[in-house]
Amino acid sequence: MIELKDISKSYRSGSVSVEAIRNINLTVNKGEIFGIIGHSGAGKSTLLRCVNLLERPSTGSVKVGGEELTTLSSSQLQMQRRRIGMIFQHFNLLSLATVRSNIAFPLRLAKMGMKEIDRRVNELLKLVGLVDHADKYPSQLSGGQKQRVGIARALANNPDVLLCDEATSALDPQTTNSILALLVDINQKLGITILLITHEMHVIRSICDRVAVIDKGEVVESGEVLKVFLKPEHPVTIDFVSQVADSFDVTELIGVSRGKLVRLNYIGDLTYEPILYNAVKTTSVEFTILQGIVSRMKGTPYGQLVIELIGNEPEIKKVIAALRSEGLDVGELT
Ligand SMILES: Nc1ncnc2c1ncn2[C@@H]1O[C@H](COP(=O)(O)OP(=O)(O)OP(=O)(O)O)[C@@H](O)[C@H]1O
Repeated sequence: MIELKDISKSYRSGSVSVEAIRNINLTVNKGEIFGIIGHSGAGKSTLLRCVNLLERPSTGSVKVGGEELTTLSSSQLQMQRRRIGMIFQHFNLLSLATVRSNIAFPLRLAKMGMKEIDRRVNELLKLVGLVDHADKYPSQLSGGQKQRVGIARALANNPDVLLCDEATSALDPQTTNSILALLVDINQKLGITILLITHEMHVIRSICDRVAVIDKGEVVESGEVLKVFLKPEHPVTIDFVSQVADSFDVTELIGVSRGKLVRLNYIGDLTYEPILYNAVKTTSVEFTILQGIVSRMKGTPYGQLVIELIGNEPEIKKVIAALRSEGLDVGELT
């Protein structure tokens, strides 16, 4: 649905040129929720704004739904942009217009008839849960309600893609979760592809299918969220994963363990299988669980255990081989 090829963007600041993003290649599949995470100044907003050409990349190609956007005339681009909705951290609502008029705004721009606009706005109010607030002004709404207006407005023209620019960063944790749930609902009900940027791993973990980590204008790591979460490789990714409370720091354990420390990653149905028991039962190896989590991410079960294997070396090797042969990802920490 979105294909970015070799995108770079430089800004001129007086005589100095700042390269905000460099050689970015990114593909977002239809129906996917894709997250881009990075620290402040990493280039997230620039990258997101390149997708609908609010920023025009200095070099590279931007395809949305198979259509190359960088070569379109301004009127063609305007048409294509109707297929790409966008929501913002600070909502960007018209303060002098009611909720209803804010949502109707893009429909009026698209020259839809009054009756049809009314019908569509009512449908959108229902979708985002704002039926009772239709005639209020933005100043009379909470942050979460304002973002719901932003979402309804972004969906008005039935876009294929929704771009989310730090959409929950101005909201408290509970409201953040309700907006994230709404985004998942929209993704599932309407099949809209969502591309979001954030600096919070919680957002990625809660709703994204895949993630790209961006640092100093470059993608440094990308993949399925569960895999990146369980086995982050780049230091920036490790830093983000450690933001989430149940991530592990094993450095202290390494100093005090008596046996061999290993980290086991389970993904999918394996999580509920007695693999560890089966691997040790015919040996004299004992194990203790030092850290662990068994949970679900977007409906997929996963587990991560740090265990200590106590026994003789050949038998420990045998246990590790048995765990691997059952499909577990085994990291040898000592
Ligand atoms: N219009 C501009 N003119 C000059 N430099 C810019 C402009 N916009 C962004 N930059 C620079 O480009 C780099 C990337 O900025 P960008 O806003 O894309 O990062 P970000 O990851 O979205 O950061 P934040 O999370 O703080 O918004 C920064 O060094 C920023 O100073």
